[in-house]
Amino acid sequence: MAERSVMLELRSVSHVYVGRQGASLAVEELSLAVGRGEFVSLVGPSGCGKTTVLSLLAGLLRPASGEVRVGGREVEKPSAKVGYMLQQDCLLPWRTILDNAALGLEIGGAPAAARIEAAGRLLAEVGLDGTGGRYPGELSGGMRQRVALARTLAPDPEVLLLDEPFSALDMQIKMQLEDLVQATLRRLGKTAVLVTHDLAEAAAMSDRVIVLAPHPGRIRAEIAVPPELRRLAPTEARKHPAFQAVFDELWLEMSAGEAEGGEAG
Ligand SMILES: Nc1ncnc2c1ncn2[C@@H]1O[C@H](COP(=O)(O)OP(=O)(O)OP(=O)(O)O)[C@@H](O)[C@H]1O
Repeated sequence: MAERSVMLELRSVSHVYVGRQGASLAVEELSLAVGRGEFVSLVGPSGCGKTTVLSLLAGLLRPASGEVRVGGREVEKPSAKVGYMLQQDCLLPWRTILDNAALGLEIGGAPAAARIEAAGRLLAEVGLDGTGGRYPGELSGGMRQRVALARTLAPDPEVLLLDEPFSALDMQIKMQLEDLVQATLRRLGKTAVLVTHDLAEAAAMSDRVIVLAPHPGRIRAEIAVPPELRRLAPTEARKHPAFQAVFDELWLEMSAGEAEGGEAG
């Protein structure tokens, strides 16, 4: 991290949800910096505030106190600089794959020719050349998630927020997509924050893993993945002798956090 410029920053951020049951403190005094081009994962027991942190970074929520910065500027609302990818692909069934991939550009007002060029290029980038004329219902879950990746990348965001994008997929497809996403984001120099419940996925994909503890959400531990793993594709990293130690450290921190009381689920 030291040699990179800071791309994402939370400075003493707290967030309070106000509902029928009253106010609840979801994250408290959380500070975190993510370097440009860095891949950071957030793990932690259910309810520790992982999605809240992504929503704050995306400008979907404003903090009760503290500051959220992207590219050195305070986040006040969602922007095209930050792309968001979810577990559900959210493809529109009546639009072709090309038109789905171009959706963000269309909403952003890009001219038709530029939309088609960028969406086609990104479909090729994610290994879906030749599928642009098909419809989401004709594609497998893994292919649909590749389209979602192309759609997220098409407006050329500097940052990608990934909220469990692989968790609905079979193991083999999930591992193929982990490789594809990591390689694509590296090649394009994107900064990424991944939320996952899968500790092996976090260890295999990330430069750094942040373990959150619940009630209220706060940072419990920060684990740097050693360079010999970071150089590898996730499927290869999982086989490396250094992998188990990272996994074990994450497991220990997670278990200690859960013992402090996460929500069921
Ligand atoms: N809209 C909301 N209104 C009230 N409370 C909320 C709301 N969204 C989240 N919370 C509460 O804030 C805390 C953090 O929630 P968040 O969804 O960020 O956790 P998480 O770590 O992403 O959980 P999970 O792993 O289950 O997705 C939890 O206690 C949750 O119940």
